Amino acid sequence: MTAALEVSGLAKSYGGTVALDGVDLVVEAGTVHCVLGENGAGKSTLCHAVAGSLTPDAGTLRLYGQPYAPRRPADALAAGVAMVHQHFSLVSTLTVGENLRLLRLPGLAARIARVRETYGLELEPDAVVGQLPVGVRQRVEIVKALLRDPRLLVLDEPTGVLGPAETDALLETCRRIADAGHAVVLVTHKLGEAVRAGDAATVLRGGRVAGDGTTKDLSARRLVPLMIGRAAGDLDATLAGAVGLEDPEAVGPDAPGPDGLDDPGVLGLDDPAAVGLDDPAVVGPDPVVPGEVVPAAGPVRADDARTPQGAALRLREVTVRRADGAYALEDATLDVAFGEIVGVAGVEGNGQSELTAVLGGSLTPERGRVELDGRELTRALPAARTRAGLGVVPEDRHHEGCVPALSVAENLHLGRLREFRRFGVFLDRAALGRATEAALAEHDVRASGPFAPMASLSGGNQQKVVLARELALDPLKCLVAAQPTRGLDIGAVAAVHARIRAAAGRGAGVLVVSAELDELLTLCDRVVVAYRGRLLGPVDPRAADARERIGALMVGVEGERGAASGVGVGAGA
Ligand SMILES: Nc1ncnc2c1ncn2[C@@H]1O[C@H](COP(=O)(O)OP(=O)(O)OP(=O)(O)O)[C@@H](O)[C@H]1O
Repeated sequence: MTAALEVSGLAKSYGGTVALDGVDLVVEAGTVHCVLGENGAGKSTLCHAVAGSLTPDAGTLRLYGQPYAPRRPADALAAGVAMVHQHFSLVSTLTVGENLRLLRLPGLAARIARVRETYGLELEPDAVVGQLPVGVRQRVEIVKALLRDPRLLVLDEPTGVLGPAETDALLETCRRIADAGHAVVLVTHKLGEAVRAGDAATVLRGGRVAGDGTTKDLSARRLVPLMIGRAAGDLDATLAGAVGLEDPEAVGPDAPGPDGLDDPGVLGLDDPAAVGLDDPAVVGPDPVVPGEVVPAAGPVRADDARTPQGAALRLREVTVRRADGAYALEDATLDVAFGEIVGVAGVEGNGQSELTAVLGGSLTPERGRVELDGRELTRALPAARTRAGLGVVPEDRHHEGCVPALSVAENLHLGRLREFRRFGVFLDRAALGRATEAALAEHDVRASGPFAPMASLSGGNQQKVVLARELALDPLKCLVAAQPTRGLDIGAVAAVHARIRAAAGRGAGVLVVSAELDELLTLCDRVVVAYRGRLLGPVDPRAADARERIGALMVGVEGERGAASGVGVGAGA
């Protein structure tokens, strides 16, 4: 085999933070090579070094046998290396077509047609990027990279924002690139994906290689200890779903692995309490009751001692139209009771993005009403919603949920900094620093300090900061969380689920919008389905046929019946 990419002794530090510490990696031509590891392990840093967007402190790269030392992304592109970043790089006020024209590629129309034919990736050239759901934006980013016909494609966690069908399409795209003799580096938190789509995998831990090999030899069973510090057989349904392994028993032989793969302590996650894995609410899967009737109002799951009551959040006939006049949300009606966790499932682009934007206050509906604890907030500014007790984790947290140029402390206390002012004027930095350090420790956020710039955190750690901020609202009457565990490593997923349950346990209503059906089935008391701007259902996640029913609603099979009966209204209605 020819090596498409050879990485030797790659090192990179940021001040006192070691991001990469002597990484060796070989990506063979004709393969998909997965890079795995917990949040902050160095995966993005490795990708950026390969794609020329950062210069390593030490180490060498070779590309198809030739010395390769890109100093800027243009060098990488000229050498045939394209990267899809974790954070979007599209201009949101421009259309898809305008964004692609910015690339100034010769024969653009023919290239677009070739990518569409080869990979089946469709685009809407006239759609304004900022109005597209993140999954569609991600597709544009991928097309943008493919238009250059790269011989090495680097994908930094591309599937986090995609639904199952789009993920399958992307993995198929990776396969085709590899089959054409090129190579793909794929960063993912999903072991299922790595095993399904990857030929080889490298696990990073604290900037070093913790283990590597072909996925055939490694198998998910042996990768799991590297990721979570315990064996695949111990993986419960929640965690199996979180990493894309529905059946941990079916993922390969349980043979000893190379490079310390069988040492559960190798990832430092052998303390379940450290990542919230000791919480019985998280670890125990819910009993499935065959043939159970879906209740009109949502009872809590059997594993929680919660009593949902009243309406924390009330949506009535919320209607939003897109620029072309089509309904993005049509008469969306839903109640979330205090102490209840309601999920919104659906194929991306069926109104979920608009729903979160309406609740966050960045989009005003054409008609309809939003109430929090009986108080109307339909047109309230985001800050007023925060003061009223509505926490919102937006879909695109990098652009909407945080301010990368500000410090972690400021991001964590956005809108609440006045609590740290003395005499209403001077900022008490020491108190702010202490409060931030406590929150970072509680939420296991890896940052070099409380005043580190938000931009210096890894993607998953930024996500944890946004969640920590919204969960800390006092009072927190309702939490709206879009894709709350996107980009988080498996330990962090479990911890976030535990925190969401705890918030509901303290009486907050929770609305979770997620592309991960497993997440919704595990976490929620009721699941509604966004379909063409309507909220259909609800479905009881404990019912034996919950998955099938949600699937049917997602593709509109049961849609008209659900919409006509208005059963989008739930507890407290
Ligand atoms: N610009 C920067 N300044 C300072 N520290 C940085 C910078 N970029 C990354 N780091 C640090 O380097 C380490 C590795 O980060 P990196 O983004 O590569 O992790 P990752 O494995 O991609 O994580 P995630 O899964 O959360 O995306 C982290 O400790 C991060 O805080």
